Order: sequence, then structure tokens, then C-alpha cells
Amino acid sequence: MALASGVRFAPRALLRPWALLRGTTLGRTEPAAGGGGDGARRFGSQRVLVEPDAASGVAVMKLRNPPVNALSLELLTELVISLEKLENDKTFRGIILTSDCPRVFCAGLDLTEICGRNPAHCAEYWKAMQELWLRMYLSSLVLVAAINGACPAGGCIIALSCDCRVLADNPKYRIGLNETLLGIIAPFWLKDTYVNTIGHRASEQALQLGSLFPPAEALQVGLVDQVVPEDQVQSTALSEMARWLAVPDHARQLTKNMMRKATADRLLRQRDADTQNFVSFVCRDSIQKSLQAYLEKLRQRKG
Ligand SMILES: CC/C=C\C/C=C\C/C=C\CC/C=C/CC(=O)SCCNC(=O)CCNC(=O)[C@H](O)C(C)(C)COP(=O)(O)OP(=O)(O)OC[C@H]1O[C@@H](n2cnc3c(N)ncnc32)[C@H](O)[C@@H]1OP(=O)(O)O
Repeated sequence: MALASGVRFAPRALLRPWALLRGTTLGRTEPAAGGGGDGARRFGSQRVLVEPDAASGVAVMKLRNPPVNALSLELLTELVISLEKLENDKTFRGIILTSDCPRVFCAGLDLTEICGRNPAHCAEYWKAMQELWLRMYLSSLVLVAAINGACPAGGCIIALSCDCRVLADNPKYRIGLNETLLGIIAPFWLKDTYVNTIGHRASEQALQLGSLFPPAEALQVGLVDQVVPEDQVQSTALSEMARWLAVPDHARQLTKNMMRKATADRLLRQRDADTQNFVSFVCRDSIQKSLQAYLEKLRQRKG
């Protein structure tokens, strides 16, 4: 997205996301329940519901990939497209990101995308993950995460890519990077995002231990900015948004860029190497075995 200074803020898509979406409903616009004018029209895709409010310049973007909003390739792609659409529409200055699935904000990577898949698929998947992170982390819009459910691993990264996080006060809604408990390792740009948010020492501990923080601890360590009763998450996110939108866009955007560019550039410089690392790591027999075992455990603990 172009800034007043002419600096291009978010990297252009290196993917060809449209190709994935043939036959989906992306781009369809429908009236919101009880809505009337343009400002109340929804658009979106199968897995991302966008409720734009032109009057306030704020859109609510809801993840709806049941049961747990796992980041499938399709969800990643649809998120990038929806974000780009809002960024290209000068009406919008902010997005509230939340979940349409009960009790889960986002379960992180869709493990079925990297279990028993060939290297080419894993590479395509990881590039889509990189793309979403880059787009969100550098977005010129204000992004507020209204975290209304569990938020492990990749879910936490989605939340950390936002400018501000409001978490519902429910002990089951834990947030953090638990990769080590799955026998995998957070890549450097997830680690950098963590360090940028909660500092080096806290990240060192939390990453090695694979800590998932309940709300009070998440607030204490600085992973989230507010913890509020569940029925106040949306209204609090809107109040936070108002606070951020009170700042002139150009000053806030340039400051955000100043704070985040070095971290994003680090990935941009070594994107291919990062993809190769990921693919060779997750395709190892031993890693495939632990991912399979973890998925099996998730499936069995149901009911
Ligand atoms: C030397 C090193 C060099 C280089 C390193 C390079 C790269 C590094 C490598 C890898 C880094 C990769 C980064 C990974 C980040 C991630 O995001 S990994 C994913 C981690 N996610 C989790 O651990 C969450 C797991 N899920 C849960 O804990 C719970 O499901 C949750 C609390 C979210 C919700 O609980 P509940 O409501 O009770 O739901 P269920 O547990 O019953 O689940 C319902 C069905 O959903 C399936 N499912 C859950 N999570 C996932 C998932 N992440 N992917 C796919 N599927 C998932 C679950 O199996 C149930 O399915 P079923 O209905 O039984 O078929």
C-alpha cells in the first residue's frame, strides 16, 4: 500500500493466491443482517467474513474455518486477499480481527498441510504463511486482534502481527508459542516477533518451555494489552481501535514501519532459505512421526 511519502509499505504478493480460489465465493458481497447501505455490506470468502463499516473506516474480519480455524492453505490465501482488498480501499483505516468459531481464535498451522505431504506442497504452504505474516506485520492499517478463544502457535503469531491485542478472560483461552512441545522449532521470524513483543528473556523462557499463557499471565508478560470479560472483547477492541485511529495515519504508519521494517526485511532477505529450512526440517522422518503422533493425540482426546 502506498504511503504519503511514496514508500510502498506492504510487500507485493509473491504468491498467485487467486489461482487457489477458483470456484469459491471470494469477492461476493451480501447485505449484513439488518444492514442497509454500502457501509453495512459484507464481503469475504468461504473462510474469511468481512463486515465493513464505511462510516467508521473500520472492518471486522472474522476467521471462519471450523472447527478450530487451523491455518489451511486456503485460509492463508483468503486472509491475504481480504487484507489486500481493504488496504486498497481508501475508506478503511483499521481492521478488527476475530474468530467466528466458538472457543478458538486460531489453532495455528493446519498440521494436515505438513503431515504426509510432499516437499513441494510444504514449500507452497510455508510461502503462504510467510506472505500472510509479512502482509499483516507491515500493514499500513491499524490491526486489532479481538482474541475470543484459544490462541496457540501460529494463532499467536497472527495476533502478534496486529498492533494491539484484547483477550477474553477465560482460563481455557491460552496464548503462546508451543512449538517445542510438538518437537518443532519456531523459525527466526516468529522468534523475532515474540522478542519484539515480550522481550528477550521472557521469549527465551517461553519459547524453550513452549509456554501457553492463561489470560492473567499473558497480560503480565505483555503478550496481550487487555484482558476483559468475554462479552466485552468486541467493544474493547473498538475502543482500542478508536485510540489508534486518533493518531494521524501518516505519522502512525511511518512509525510502525520504523519499528517493524528491520524484522520483516530479515525474512525478505532470506525467504527462500527459510522455506528450504522449513521443508527439509518438517519432511524429516522423525519430525513427520512426531507431528503424526501429535495429530493423533488431538483426535483422540475428543469427547
Ligand atoms: C534446525 C531447524 C531448522 C529450521 C526450522 C525451520 C522451520 C521450523 C519448523 C516448523 C515451525 C512450524 C511452526 C509451527 C507453528 C504452528 O502453528 S504448529 C500448530 C500448533 N497448534 C497447536 O498445537 C494447537 C493444537 N490444537 C489444540 O490445542 C486444540 O485443538 C484447540 C485448543 C485449538 C481447540 O481445542 P478444542 O476446541 O477442544 O478442539 P479439538 O482439540 O477437539 O480439535 C477439533 C478438531 O480440530 C483438529 N485440530 C486441532 N488443531 C489442529 C491443527 N493445528 N491442525 C489441524 N487440525 C487440528 C483436531 O485434530 C480435531 O480434529 P477431529 O475433529 O478429531 O478430526
